Amino acid sequence: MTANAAKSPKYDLSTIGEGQIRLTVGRGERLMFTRSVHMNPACSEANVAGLLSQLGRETLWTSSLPEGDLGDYILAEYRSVGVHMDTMVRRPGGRTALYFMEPGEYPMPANVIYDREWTTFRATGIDDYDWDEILNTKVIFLTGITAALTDTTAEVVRYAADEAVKRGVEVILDVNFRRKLWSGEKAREALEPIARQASVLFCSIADAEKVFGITGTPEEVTAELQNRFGCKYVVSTNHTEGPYLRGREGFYPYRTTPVNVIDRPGAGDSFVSATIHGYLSGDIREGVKWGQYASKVALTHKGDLTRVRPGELDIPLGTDIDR
Ligand SMILES: O=C(O)C(=O)C[C@H](O)[C@H](O)COP(=O)(O)O
Repeated sequence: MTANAAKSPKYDLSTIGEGQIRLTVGRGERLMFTRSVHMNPACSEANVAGLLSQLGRETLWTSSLPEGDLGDYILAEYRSVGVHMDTMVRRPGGRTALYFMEPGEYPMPANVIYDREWTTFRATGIDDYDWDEILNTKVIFLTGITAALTDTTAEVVRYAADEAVKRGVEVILDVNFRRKLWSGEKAREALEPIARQASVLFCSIADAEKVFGITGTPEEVTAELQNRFGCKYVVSTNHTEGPYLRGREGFYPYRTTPVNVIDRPGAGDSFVSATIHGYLSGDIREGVKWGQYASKVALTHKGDLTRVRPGELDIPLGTDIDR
């Protein structure tokens, strides 16, 4: 190696987002009258890092959490699957974000109630984070959830994307629109500039309409997203149909089959995570298949983080997972 050979980045993927605790009522129970809840750690971005780490990638998750048991509870979950946390901010005060969930069963819809005001994460801004370490990565993964929380967290996401581009780090954006956190209009304002910087954009067909006002067939919607933002790839889902991949080389629809849902949260993140694994391996078309498989695995066990044994998702390239 020559003295000035370029050093490869420390992480494959780095991400930033609010660690939370999910409190889920039992099947058939209403939150208003329940006497017990099931607790598990949660965070969209950490879920993505957590599965990637189980797939053998080096990942870094940054958040800001209060000192004490609740923050430790969240960190222990993601640390247990090998996510690096060297840039984690801990503060003596502030709240831990919570979300309550009634899982719902047809015809009752699932219901999520966020309790994430006044949290430590919301009070943390650009200057509190170690950007040299955070951006020592091949890709930075950002989501609309973090941008939705406050103007300050939106600034953090914007800064992460701008700095990444300046330093030659790829940006991957998951729109992940949460109507309980912000409006489509605000989401569009905050996310459009980041989508323009993204090499891979994850945006469901529903979110394309709610956030960017784009409608049509999946082929048309993904084409419009790609034309508008110039991303290398657009990856889209449409409830139980799809997924769809749009690259400069073409449009690829995938076929999917239903699974028995045990616990829904985290399935989207697993899809994104395993798709990114494919992208980082140089084959996003296979990655989408891995994503489909990972999200099925996610749906069939409890918890926001998808846990797999080593090798369980090691599907050889070219395998038809829907066989
Ligand atoms: O909603 C939020 O703010 C969270 O970060 C909590 C959850 O861990 C993810 O939302 C799960 O996301 P899906 O994989 O799309 O089900």
